[in-house]
Amino acid sequence: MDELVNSIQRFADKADDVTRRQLSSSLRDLSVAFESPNDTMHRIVYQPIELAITQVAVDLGIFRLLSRIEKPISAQEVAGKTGADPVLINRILRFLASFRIIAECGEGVFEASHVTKTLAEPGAQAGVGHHFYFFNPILQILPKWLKEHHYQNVSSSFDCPFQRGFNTDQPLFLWMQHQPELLGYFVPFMNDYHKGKPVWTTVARFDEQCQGWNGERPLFVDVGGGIGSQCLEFQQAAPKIAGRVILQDLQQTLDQSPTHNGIEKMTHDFFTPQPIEGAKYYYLRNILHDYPDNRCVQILNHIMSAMSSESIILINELVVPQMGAHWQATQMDLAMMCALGSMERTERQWRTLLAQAGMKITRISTYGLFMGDSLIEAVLE
Ligand SMILES: C[S@@+](CC[C@H](N)C(=O)[O-])C[C@H]1O[C@@H](n2cnc3c(N)ncnc32)[C@H](O)[C@@H]1O
Repeated sequence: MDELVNSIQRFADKADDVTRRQLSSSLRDLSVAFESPNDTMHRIVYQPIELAITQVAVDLGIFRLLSRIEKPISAQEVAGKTGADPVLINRILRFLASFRIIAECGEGVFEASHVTKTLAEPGAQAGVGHHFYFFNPILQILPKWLKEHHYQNVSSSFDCPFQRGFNTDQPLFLWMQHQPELLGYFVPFMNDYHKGKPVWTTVARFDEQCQGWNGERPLFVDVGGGIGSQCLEFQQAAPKIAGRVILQDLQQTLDQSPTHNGIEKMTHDFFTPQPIEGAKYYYLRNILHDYPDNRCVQILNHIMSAMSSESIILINELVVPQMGAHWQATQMDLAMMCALGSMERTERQWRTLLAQAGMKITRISTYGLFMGDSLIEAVLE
């Protein structure tokens, strides 16, 4: 068996990213196929413990500690550095090692693995906090909520499990603007979420579409752009095209954004008329997947009123295949449903939505093959 495992490892070492992901998916299928009933129960019912213990390890600084030191460290030493009970620390480290979150290299001795190093990064730690503190309360009430709603699809931003979980009647993003701790998890997590993933600018057609563009005019408006990573990505991909680059978001989010050269920050609520008229690009990444169709139409209509015949809307979102969707895409779809009453869309659903708004899709370029990350280009009908 060792030989078999080694040969898979050698194959994976030489494989490109797409092949490695396909291999990982096949190994996952195999692993489930080999499960005993008991294994199945353990995999599913004890799942919440993994996130909770990961949060504890973040709180104790265990991932950073293990990633910083060059050699293995004993549970006793970890206890000394964190101030926690050595017996408790040993149990936590043993758990993390058994889930391959850290590596066990001897009795009571541990070191960082590549997973540990990922979890030592601030964005990943924010992601752990976001899911533990924000998603857990919502998931707790999901089954009851769906039962009470007679298992109807969730499609309202104002009435989804999130509102019940946090005892509010506001939609998520407005509510979160006044939750500094949760916003402090969400913003860096969002910013980090796309790290290492394929990049949308590789399929964009800036040179072709911007020929003769007057540099005095707005070039790129990032609507609900967060802290500006996408404006930066645009600037890097199109350094020679002149024009204003504008980052729009709600004030509390912009407050978390550093100042960047050549990027104008503008407070703007995308449910109100778009103040920048006639820009070449209006870019939306992970905005429309936050809303059900009727609210997306409102967002799009506000942008459309500001567009000229030369303007293009760039929508950077998942296009979920009709069949065989990746588990990370389906996970995201249901997360969107619980928190926002929204969804990840298939190509058919995107076409229906944009037609409803009065827009024409001119191109869909899928650049992230496994989850279906795509750039949708649309213009006025
Ligand atoms: C899922 S995040 C996406 C951020 C950014 N587009 C990205 O891809 O990194 C959604 C963003 O929409 C912003 N947002 C939510 N409601 C908004 C509104 N009504 N007007 C403007 N921005 C809003 C949030 O502050 C957040 O930055």
